[in-house]
Amino acid sequence: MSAGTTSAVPAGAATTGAATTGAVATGPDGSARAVAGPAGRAVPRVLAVAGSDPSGGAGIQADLKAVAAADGYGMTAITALTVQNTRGVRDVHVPPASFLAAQLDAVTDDVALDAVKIGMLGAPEVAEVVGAWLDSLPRGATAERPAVVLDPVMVATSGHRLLNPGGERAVADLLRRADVVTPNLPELAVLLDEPVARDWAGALEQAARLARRHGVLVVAKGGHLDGEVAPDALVGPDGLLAQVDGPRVASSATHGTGCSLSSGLAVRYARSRDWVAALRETKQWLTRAIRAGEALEVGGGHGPVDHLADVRTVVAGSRAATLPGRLPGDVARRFAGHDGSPGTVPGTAAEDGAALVGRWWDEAAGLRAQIDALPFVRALADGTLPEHAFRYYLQQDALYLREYARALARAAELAPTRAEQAFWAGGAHGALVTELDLHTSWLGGEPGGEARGEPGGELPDVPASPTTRAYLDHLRAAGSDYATLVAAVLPCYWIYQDVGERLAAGNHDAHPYRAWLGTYADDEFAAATRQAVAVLERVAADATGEQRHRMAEAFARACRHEVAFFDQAHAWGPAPA
Ligand SMILES: Nc1ncnc2c1ncn2[C@@H]1O[C@H](COP(=O)(O)OP(=O)(O)O)[C@@H](O)[C@H]1O
Ligand SMILES: Cc1ncc(COP(=O)(O)OP(=O)(O)O)c(N)n1
Repeated sequence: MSAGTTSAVPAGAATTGAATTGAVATGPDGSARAVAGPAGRAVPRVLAVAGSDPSGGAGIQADLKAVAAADGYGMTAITALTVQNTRGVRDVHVPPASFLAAQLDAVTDDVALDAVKIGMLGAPEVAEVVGAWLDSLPRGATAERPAVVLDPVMVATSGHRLLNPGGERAVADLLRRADVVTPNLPELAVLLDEPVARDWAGALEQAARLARRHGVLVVAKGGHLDGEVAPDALVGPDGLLAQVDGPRVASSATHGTGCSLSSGLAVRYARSRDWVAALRETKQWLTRAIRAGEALEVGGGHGPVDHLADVRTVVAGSRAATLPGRLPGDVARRFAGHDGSPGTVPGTAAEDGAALVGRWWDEAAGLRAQIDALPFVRALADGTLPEHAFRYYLQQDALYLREYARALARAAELAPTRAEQAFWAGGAHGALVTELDLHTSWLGGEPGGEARGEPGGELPDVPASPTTRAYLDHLRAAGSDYATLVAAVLPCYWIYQDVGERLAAGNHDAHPYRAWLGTYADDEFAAATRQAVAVLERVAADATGEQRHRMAEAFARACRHEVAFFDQAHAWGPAPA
């Protein structure tokens, strides 16, 4: 087998993880293996070829969850059935390899694949079927060829074999057909027939040797080492391409981390066509998922990671806002009929509008207190917020503002009076120009110092997070009902102004975010917020009982989204390498 080579990897990529677009590793069959290339599908179609774990933490169950968490469409071809739980593997059953071949054919006959993740194979004959199937796929770096990520599963952390003796050779034979292989340290050693690496430097050397030998990109994983940092790295035949560090989380919820990493990587690569970016994003997501895993309370051994931790924050917010008990309570009681249907509202219009909106605000007091207590807000207040978390917040806020401006423009379109139309149109313009300029100029400069970037710059080239998207979905769902829309857009004004007031009050000359906190003390924004509240009161006063019910819900939900939005940067994990 001829050794692969890399070319065009820019200097510095190894340590920064940046700017690897265009880099290519060449496989032994001469096919190009792009480190980065043109972007792929928004929702990649990903097939996991792996074994089943009935306890749901590893295997195809983990793969499907990891694919869903990365916003892909997941499919499975099942290689083996295990009898296992979080404490260990009790038994393994490998169905006839011909049955796997039939599954692979059924999927491939019908569905175009953007990526394939291969996990537990169980037996040499199964690996051979997978090899033959991979050979039948289109070759070369064509749009039709799915990216192939191979996780060479051999032994579970519990020590139980997940590959029959003799299967190692067959798995090694798949390496040349994969784009990326993700062995843990014992698997890396088996594939090289060497002792297990005892430190990170040794792991990187072994990964480079494996990459050279098989002309494949290797993800070296530091999960089995000790220390405060759990590093991963993308390694090519010429050595390190990029290292992605993350904190080592002290947790028992690490069952299935290897399966989850490889599946998440496959989806993100299929979308971005950039292995370094895909590894960085997957690692950050996995760190959050490990952190959240123990709270699931699944099993008494090594529990699963919480693949859907990011989504859960948002879903919990939405669910809480729709539960009658968690709705602004008086609102729900006052305006709902005995059967729970919206009723009619007594009282004079003008007074009721202000009282109603005041009540909604009071009912959200708990959420506002939650925002004040968030690690992100506390760290921004006392100046200990890491710069990458602040940048992340700014990026997501910029993406949010662009769409928020559309919601305000829609409110302008629906406004019944010229005054309200002008107010919302002005708000849309302010969000799109003044606010976004502020963000793009800060993103171009040093968050701790002064804004230095170019105003009028483009939006950050990062995807909107699930949290940001969920908030924007909520604004879109308010649709064409003016009353609901006004209630949905209001918390962004009001809560931002409210939190900002306290942040600005704690500002001082030596504060590292002094200049940014200064922007919160803006009289004009405070005046705009008062005006927006007055519009909401006016609309609430004129609304029917049913509309008020919807408004209360839209307002409460938006408040929940505000909490999740402020929280997301802090939960976003380690600084990019
Ligand atoms: N305690 C931990 N904290 C943070 N990341 C971890 C931890 N344990 C494993 N990981 C990460 O999980 C992924 C899988 O790593 P590893 O445990 O080495 O593989 P496997 O699950 O295949 O044995 C890697 O990204 C690794 O860095
Ligand atoms: C069915 C199945 N496939 C793979 C594994 C191994 O999972 P992995 O993420 O590599 O690591 P551990 O869960 O063993 O730590 C499995 N257990 N079951």
